[in-house]
Amino acid sequence: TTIVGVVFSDGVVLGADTRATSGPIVADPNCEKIHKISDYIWCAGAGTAADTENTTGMISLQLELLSLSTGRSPRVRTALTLLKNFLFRYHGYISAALVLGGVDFTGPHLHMIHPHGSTSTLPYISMGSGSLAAMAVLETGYNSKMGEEDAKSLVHQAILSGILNDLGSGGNVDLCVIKHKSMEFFRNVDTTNSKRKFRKKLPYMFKSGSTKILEKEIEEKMRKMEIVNEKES
Ligand SMILES: C#CCCCC(=O)N[C@@H](Cc1ccccc1)C(=O)N[C@@H](CC(C)C)B(O)O
Repeated sequence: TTIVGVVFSDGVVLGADTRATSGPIVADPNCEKIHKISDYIWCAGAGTAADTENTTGMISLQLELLSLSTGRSPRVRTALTLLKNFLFRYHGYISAALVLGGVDFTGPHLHMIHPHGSTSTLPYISMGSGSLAAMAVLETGYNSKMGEEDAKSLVHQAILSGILNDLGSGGNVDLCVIKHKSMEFFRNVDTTNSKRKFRKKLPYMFKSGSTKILEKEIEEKMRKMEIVNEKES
């Protein structure tokens, strides 16, 4: 996984690739790694898919209950505290590495949460197996006075770097732009670079008989088994 977050003048941009792996196998070439915590708080996750999905889902519900009882819209830092305390309780056994971003009445916020429950608040963040490829792009291109378009394209480039250089990352680029009382989710914003150019529907038409059937061997074994059974009975 390659997931990133960037703070810009009016808000936060989150980005993610869409590859889920199971060892050397691509389990899902187009999964969603950016989860909704609340309308203007979103969270990208790396690590075990089940853990990131369920951890963010649970905190989202807790935050909704809190909003309903307080009558206030949720704060990013509340989500951060709920996530870190939950993960700390499980001492890293829940492998959810999260990039939490959002805008509340105090402004834009971006945090990272490690599976063990430690957190950092930063202007730009990358996590997952492609985080080094992505961080190289962020360190080169980030500046604190970026506008929305610059931030979007920086995040896009950082995710592309992970897709191209990290085998644990791939598929497409997903983006999420959060500003005051506004959120735009771009699913598969760019499939040209990541779509495999050589992938063609090859006509796998083999004429029957092209695969040798080892009936003889199976018959041989069956015959031997029958003899053994007859002897036993
Ligand atoms: C099979 C299947 C479905 C996905 C399994 C599954 O969680 N894959 C993990 C890697 C992993 C982790 C622990 C045990 C095995 C395999 C994975 O792809 N994580 C990506 C993010 C999630 C949200 C998709 B990324 O961090 O690389």
